[in-house]
Amino acid sequence: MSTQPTLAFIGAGNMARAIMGGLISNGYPAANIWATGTQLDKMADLKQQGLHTTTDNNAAVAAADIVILAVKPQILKTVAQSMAAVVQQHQPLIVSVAAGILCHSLEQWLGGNIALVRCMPNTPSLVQQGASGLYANPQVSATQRQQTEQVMQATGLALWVDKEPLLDAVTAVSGSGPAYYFLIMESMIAAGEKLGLSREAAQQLTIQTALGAADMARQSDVEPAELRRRVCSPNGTTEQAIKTFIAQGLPEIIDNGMQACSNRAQAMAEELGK
Ligand SMILES: NC(=O)C1=CN([C@@H]2O[C@H](COP(=O)(O)OP(=O)(O)OC[C@H]3O[C@@H](n4cnc5c(N)ncnc54)[C@H](O)[C@@H]3O)[C@@H](O)[C@H]2O)C=CC1
Ligand SMILES: O=C(O)[C@@H]1CCC=N1
Repeated sequence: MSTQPTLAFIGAGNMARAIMGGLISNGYPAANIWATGTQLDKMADLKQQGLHTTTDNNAAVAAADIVILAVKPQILKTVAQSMAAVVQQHQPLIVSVAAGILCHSLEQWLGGNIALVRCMPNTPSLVQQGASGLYANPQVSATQRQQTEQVMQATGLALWVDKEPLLDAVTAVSGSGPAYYFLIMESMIAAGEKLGLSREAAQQLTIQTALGAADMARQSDVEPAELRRRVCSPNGTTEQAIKTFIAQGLPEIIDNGMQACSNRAQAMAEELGK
Protein backbone atom coordinates (compact mmCIF):
# COMPACT_ATOMS: atom_id res chain seq x y z
CA MET A 1 0.00 0.00 0.00
CA SER A 2 1.54 3.33 -0.96
CA THR A 3 -0.11 5.59 1.65
CA GLN A 4 -0.83 4.26 5.10
CA PRO A 5 -3.16 6.56 6.96
CA THR A 6 -3.72 6.11 10.67
CA LEU A 7 -6.99 4.31 11.27
CA ALA A 8 -9.21 4.40 14.37
CA PHE A 9 -11.81 1.65 14.75
CA ILE A 10 -14.52 2.84 17.13
CA GLY A 11 -15.93 -0.42 18.53
CA ALA A 12 -13.50 -3.34 18.25
CA GLY A 13 -16.17 -6.02 17.78
CA ASN A 14 -16.73 -8.73 15.17
CA MET A 15 -16.75 -6.53 12.08
CA ALA A 16 -13.91 -4.22 13.13
CA ARG A 17 -11.80 -7.22 14.13
CA ALA A 18 -12.43 -8.86 10.75
CA ILE A 19 -11.25 -5.73 8.91
CA MET A 20 -8.29 -5.16 11.25
CA GLY A 21 -7.28 -8.84 10.96
CA GLY A 22 -7.40 -8.66 7.17
CA LEU A 23 -5.35 -5.45 7.15
CA ILE A 24 -2.68 -6.86 9.48
CA SER A 25 -2.42 -10.07 7.43
CA ASN A 26 -1.98 -7.87 4.37
CA GLY A 27 0.96 -6.08 5.99
CA TYR A 28 -0.79 -2.92 7.23
CA PRO A 29 1.33 -1.59 10.12
CA ALA A 30 -0.33 -2.37 13.46
CA ALA A 31 1.13 0.86 14.84
CA ASN A 32 -1.11 2.77 12.39
CA ILE A 33 -4.27 1.25 13.86
CA TRP A 34 -6.24 2.33 16.92
CA ALA A 35 -9.03 0.21 18.35
CA THR A 36 -11.55 1.32 20.96
CA GLY A 37 -14.03 -0.51 23.13
CA THR A 38 -15.68 -0.40 26.51
CA GLN A 39 -13.19 -2.76 28.22
CA LEU A 40 -9.40 -2.67 27.76
CA ASP A 41 -8.94 -6.29 28.84
CA LYS A 42 -11.12 -7.46 25.93
CA MET A 43 -8.64 -5.79 23.56
CA ALA A 44 -5.47 -7.27 25.15
CA ASP A 45 -4.89 -9.49 22.09
CA LEU A 46 -5.00 -6.43 19.81
CA LYS A 47 -2.54 -4.56 22.02
CA GLN A 48 -0.26 -7.60 21.92
CA GLN A 49 -0.27 -7.38 18.11
CA GLY A 50 0.97 -3.79 18.34
CA LEU A 51 -2.29 -1.87 17.86
CA HIS A 52 -3.12 1.10 20.07
CA THR A 53 -6.08 0.26 22.30
CA THR A 54 -8.13 2.64 24.40
CA THR A 55 -11.56 3.13 25.95
CA ASP A 56 -11.34 6.83 25.04
CA ASN A 57 -12.96 7.23 21.61
CA ASN A 58 -11.95 10.88 21.38
CA ALA A 59 -8.24 10.05 21.89
CA ALA A 60 -8.42 7.60 18.99
CA VAL A 61 -10.28 10.10 16.78
CA ALA A 62 -7.68 12.78 17.51
CA ALA A 63 -4.89 10.43 16.37
CA ALA A 64 -6.56 9.25 13.16
CA ASP A 65 -6.75 10.20 9.49
CA ILE A 66 -9.66 7.81 9.01
CA VAL A 67 -12.19 6.96 11.74
CA ILE A 68 -14.18 3.75 11.20
CA LEU A 69 -17.44 3.71 13.12
CA ALA A 70 -18.06 0.04 13.95
CA VAL A 71 -20.41 0.05 16.93
CA LYS A 72 -23.93 -1.39 16.75
CA PRO A 73 -26.38 0.87 14.88
CA GLN A 74 -28.51 1.15 18.05
CA ILE A 75 -25.78 3.07 19.92
CA LEU A 76 -24.25 4.92 16.99
CA LYS A 77 -26.14 8.17 17.67
CA THR A 78 -24.82 8.43 21.26
CA VAL A 79 -21.30 7.43 20.24
CA ALA A 80 -21.23 9.84 17.27
CA GLN A 81 -22.60 12.77 19.27
CA SER A 82 -20.00 12.24 21.99
CA MET A 83 -17.18 12.59 19.45
CA ALA A 84 -18.63 15.47 17.40
CA ALA A 85 -16.42 18.16 18.93
CA VAL A 86 -13.15 16.32 18.26
CA VAL A 87 -14.32 15.33 14.76
CA GLN A 88 -15.06 18.97 13.96
CA GLN A 89 -11.68 20.01 15.32
CA HIS A 90 -9.53 17.35 13.57
CA GLN A 91 -11.68 16.74 10.44
CA PRO A 92 -10.77 13.08 9.85
CA LEU A 93 -12.49 11.11 7.13
CA ILE A 94 -15.39 9.22 8.74
CA VAL A 95 -16.23 5.73 7.49
CA SER A 96 -19.34 4.12 8.94
CA VAL A 97 -19.88 0.39 8.56
CA ALA A 98 -23.24 0.48 10.35
CA ALA A 99 -26.13 -1.15 8.50
CA GLY A 100 -29.05 1.15 7.75
CA ILE A 101 -27.76 4.43 9.19
CA LEU A 102 -27.93 7.18 6.56
CA CYS A 103 -25.27 9.79 5.80
CA HIS A 104 -27.81 12.47 6.63
CA SER A 105 -28.18 11.20 10.24
CA LEU A 106 -24.45 10.68 10.75
CA GLU A 107 -23.64 14.16 9.44
CA GLN A 108 -26.12 15.69 11.88
CA TRP A 109 -24.84 13.68 14.86
CA LEU A 110 -21.23 14.59 14.07
CA GLY A 111 -21.91 18.32 13.89
CA GLY A 112 -22.44 18.79 10.15
CA ASN A 113 -20.29 19.25 7.04
CA ILE A 114 -18.06 16.19 7.31
CA ALA A 115 -16.39 13.95 4.73
CA LEU A 116 -18.22 10.68 5.13
CA VAL A 117 -18.05 7.26 3.50
CA ARG A 118 -20.61 4.59 4.24
CA CYS A 119 -19.13 1.14 3.85
CA MET A 120 -20.94 -2.19 3.95
CA PRO A 121 -18.22 -4.79 4.52
CA ASN A 122 -18.51 -8.45 5.48
CA THR A 123 -16.71 -10.72 7.93
CA PRO A 124 -14.66 -12.70 5.35
CA SER A 125 -12.54 -9.51 5.36
CA LEU A 126 -10.70 -11.37 8.12
CA VAL A 127 -9.23 -13.79 5.56
CA GLN A 128 -8.87 -11.08 2.88
CA GLN A 129 -11.88 -12.47 1.02
CA GLY A 130 -14.21 -9.65 2.00
CA ALA A 131 -16.70 -7.93 -0.28
CA SER A 132 -17.49 -4.29 0.52
CA GLY A 133 -19.79 -1.70 -0.96
CA LEU A 134 -18.78 1.96 -0.57
CA TYR A 135 -20.70 5.22 -0.91
CA ALA A 136 -19.13 8.67 -0.49
CA ASN A 137 -20.87 11.94 0.34
CA PRO A 138 -19.91 14.99 -1.78
CA GLN A 139 -17.44 16.28 0.84
CA VAL A 140 -15.15 13.27 0.34
CA SER A 141 -12.08 14.24 -1.73
CA ALA A 142 -10.58 12.14 -4.52
CA THR A 143 -7.61 11.34 -2.25
CA GLN A 144 -9.90 10.24 0.57
CA ARG A 145 -11.85 8.02 -1.85
CA GLN A 146 -8.60 6.44 -2.95
CA GLN A 147 -7.43 5.95 0.66
CA THR A 148 -10.72 4.27 1.64
CA GLU A 149 -10.59 2.04 -1.41
CA GLN A 150 -6.99 1.03 -0.62
CA VAL A 151 -7.88 0.15 2.97
CA MET A 152 -10.94 -1.91 2.02
CA GLN A 153 -9.22 -3.54 -0.97
CA ALA A 154 -6.59 -4.84 1.45
CA THR A 155 -9.40 -6.98 2.91
CA GLY A 156 -10.90 -8.12 -0.42
CA LEU A 157 -13.17 -6.69 -3.11
CA ALA A 158 -14.34 -3.07 -2.71
CA LEU A 159 -16.92 -1.54 -5.08
CA TRP A 160 -18.36 1.97 -5.12
CA VAL A 161 -22.09 2.55 -5.52
CA ASP A 162 -23.28 5.96 -6.73
CA LYS A 163 -26.61 6.05 -4.85
CA GLU A 164 -26.84 5.64 -1.09
CA PRO A 165 -29.94 3.36 -1.10
CA LEU A 166 -27.94 0.79 -3.09
CA LEU A 167 -26.05 0.06 0.13
CA ASP A 168 -29.18 -1.73 1.37
CA ALA A 169 -28.90 -4.00 -1.67
CA VAL A 170 -25.20 -4.53 -0.91
CA THR A 171 -26.19 -5.42 2.67
CA ALA A 172 -28.67 -8.01 1.35
CA VAL A 173 -26.13 -9.52 -1.07
CA SER A 174 -22.74 -9.42 0.62
CA GLY A 175 -23.00 -7.75 4.05
CA SER A 176 -25.35 -10.41 5.38
CA GLY A 177 -24.48 -12.91 2.64
CA PRO A 178 -21.86 -14.95 4.53
CA ALA A 179 -24.59 -16.00 6.98
CA TYR A 180 -26.67 -17.43 4.11
CA TYR A 181 -23.76 -19.55 2.95
CA PHE A 182 -23.06 -20.67 6.52
CA LEU A 183 -26.70 -21.75 6.84
CA ILE A 184 -26.46 -23.69 3.58
CA MET A 185 -23.25 -25.30 4.85
CA GLU A 186 -24.94 -26.20 8.17
CA SER A 187 -27.81 -27.81 6.26
CA MET A 188 -25.50 -29.72 3.90
CA ILE A 189 -23.39 -30.99 6.79
CA ALA A 190 -26.51 -32.19 8.63
CA ALA A 191 -27.88 -33.86 5.48
CA GLY A 192 -24.50 -35.49 4.75
CA GLU A 193 -24.46 -36.93 8.28
CA LYS A 194 -28.01 -38.19 7.83
CA LEU A 195 -26.84 -39.96 4.67
CA GLY A 196 -24.21 -41.80 6.71
CA LEU A 197 -21.03 -39.68 6.61
CA SER A 198 -19.19 -38.76 9.81
CA ARG A 199 -19.70 -35.15 10.86
CA GLU A 200 -16.03 -34.48 10.20
CA ALA A 201 -16.17 -35.87 6.66
CA ALA A 202 -19.46 -34.09 5.88
CA GLN A 203 -17.97 -30.81 7.12
CA GLN A 204 -14.72 -31.14 5.19
CA LEU A 205 -16.50 -32.09 1.96
CA THR A 206 -19.08 -29.29 2.35
CA ILE A 207 -16.53 -26.55 2.99
CA GLN A 208 -14.22 -27.68 0.19
CA THR A 209 -17.19 -27.83 -2.20
CA ALA A 210 -18.22 -24.27 -1.28
CA LEU A 211 -14.65 -23.07 -1.81
CA GLY A 212 -14.31 -24.96 -5.09
CA ALA A 213 -17.62 -23.70 -6.46
CA ALA A 214 -16.85 -20.08 -5.49
CA ASP A 215 -13.35 -20.21 -6.94
CA MET A 216 -14.58 -21.84 -10.14
CA ALA A 217 -17.35 -19.25 -10.53
CA ARG A 218 -14.81 -16.47 -9.99
CA GLN A 219 -12.37 -17.84 -12.57
CA SER A 220 -14.92 -18.88 -15.15
CA ASP A 221 -16.01 -16.77 -18.12
CA VAL A 222 -19.51 -18.26 -18.01
CA GLU A 223 -22.28 -17.47 -15.52
CA PRO A 224 -23.03 -19.62 -12.46
CA ALA A 225 -26.24 -20.86 -14.14
CA GLU A 226 -24.17 -22.46 -16.92
CA LEU A 227 -21.70 -23.94 -14.41
CA ARG A 228 -24.70 -25.47 -12.62
CA ARG A 229 -25.99 -26.98 -15.87
CA ARG A 230 -22.58 -28.55 -16.46
CA VAL A 231 -22.85 -30.46 -13.16
CA CYS A 232 -26.31 -31.80 -14.04
CA SER A 233 -26.00 -34.92 -16.20
CA PRO A 234 -29.28 -35.66 -18.01
CA ASN A 235 -31.36 -37.96 -15.84
CA GLY A 236 -28.48 -38.04 -13.35
CA THR A 237 -28.19 -37.35 -9.64
CA THR A 238 -27.73 -33.56 -9.50
CA GLU A 239 -30.77 -33.03 -11.69
CA GLN A 240 -32.90 -34.70 -9.02
CA ALA A 241 -31.48 -32.44 -6.29
CA ILE A 242 -31.92 -29.26 -8.36
CA LYS A 243 -35.46 -30.20 -9.42
CA THR A 244 -36.36 -30.77 -5.77
CA PHE A 245 -34.84 -27.42 -4.69
CA ILE A 246 -36.70 -25.54 -7.43
CA ALA A 247 -40.02 -27.37 -6.91
CA GLN A 248 -39.83 -26.53 -3.21
CA GLY A 249 -39.18 -22.85 -3.94
CA LEU A 250 -35.51 -22.28 -3.11
CA PRO A 251 -35.08 -19.29 -5.53
CA GLU A 252 -38.19 -17.59 -4.06
CA ILE A 253 -37.02 -18.34 -0.53
CA ILE A 254 -33.70 -16.61 -1.24
CA ASP A 255 -35.45 -13.68 -2.92
CA ASN A 256 -37.78 -13.28 0.09
CA GLY A 257 -34.92 -13.47 2.57
CA MET A 258 -32.87 -10.84 0.78
CA GLN A 259 -35.89 -8.56 0.43
CA ALA A 260 -36.50 -8.89 4.19
CA CYS A 261 -32.85 -7.99 4.81
CA SER A 262 -33.06 -4.84 2.68
CA ASN A 263 -36.42 -3.89 4.25
CA ARG A 264 -34.87 -4.19 7.70
CA ALA A 265 -32.04 -1.83 6.70
CA GLN A 266 -34.62 0.74 5.57
CA ALA A 267 -36.64 0.30 8.77
CA MET A 268 -33.49 0.77 10.86
CA ALA A 269 -32.83 4.07 9.07
CA GLU A 270 -36.34 5.19 10.13
CA GLU A 271 -36.13 3.86 13.70
CA LEU A 272 -32.58 4.86 14.59
CA GLY A 273 -31.85 7.79 12.29
CA LYS A 274 -33.68 10.55 14.15
N1 LIG B 1 -21.07 -8.50 11.88
C1 LIG B 1 -21.18 -8.35 10.57
O1 LIG B 1 -21.13 -9.33 9.78
C2 LIG B 1 -21.34 -6.98 9.98
C3 LIG B 1 -21.55 -5.88 10.77
N2 LIG B 1 -21.70 -4.64 10.23
C4 LIG B 1 -21.91 -3.47 11.08
O2 LIG B 1 -20.80 -3.40 11.97
C5 LIG B 1 -21.19 -2.78 13.17
C6 LIG B 1 -20.69 -3.61 14.34
O3 LIG B 1 -21.26 -4.89 14.29
P1 LIG B 1 -20.56 -6.12 15.00
O4 LIG B 1 -19.09 -6.00 14.88
O5 LIG B 1 -21.22 -7.32 14.50
O6 LIG B 1 -20.97 -5.83 16.52
P2 LIG B 1 -20.19 -6.17 17.86
O7 LIG B 1 -21.16 -6.09 18.96
O8 LIG B 1 -19.40 -7.43 17.67
O9 LIG B 1 -19.14 -4.96 17.98
C7 LIG B 1 -19.43 -3.70 18.50
C8 LIG B 1 -18.33 -3.34 19.47
O10 LIG B 1 -18.55 -2.01 19.93
C9 LIG B 1 -18.08 -1.93 21.27
N3 LIG B 1 -18.68 -0.76 21.92
C10 LIG B 1 -19.89 -0.67 22.57
N4 LIG B 1 -20.07 0.58 23.04
C11 LIG B 1 -18.98 1.30 22.65
C12 LIG B 1 -18.59 2.65 22.82
N5 LIG B 1 -19.35 3.53 23.47
N6 LIG B 1 -17.39 3.04 22.30
C13 LIG B 1 -16.61 2.16 21.62
N7 LIG B 1 -16.93 0.86 21.44
C14 LIG B 1 -18.09 0.45 21.93
C15 LIG B 1 -18.50 -3.26 21.88
O11 LIG B 1 -17.72 -3.54 23.00
C16 LIG B 1 -18.29 -4.23 20.72
O12 LIG B 1 -17.02 -4.83 20.81
C17 LIG B 1 -22.72 -2.67 13.15
O13 LIG B 1 -23.05 -1.32 12.95
C18 LIG B 1 -23.12 -3.54 11.97
O14 LIG B 1 -24.26 -3.02 11.31
C19 LIG B 1 -21.61 -4.42 8.87
C20 LIG B 1 -21.39 -5.48 8.04
C21 LIG B 1 -21.27 -6.84 8.50
O1 LIG C 1 -26.96 -8.28 10.74
C1 LIG C 1 -26.59 -7.11 10.70
O2 LIG C 1 -27.36 -6.19 11.00
C2 LIG C 1 -25.19 -6.82 10.24
C3 LIG C 1 -25.16 -5.95 9.02
C4 LIG C 1 -24.77 -6.85 7.89
C5 LIG C 1 -24.33 -8.07 8.55
N1 LIG C 1 -24.51 -8.01 9.84
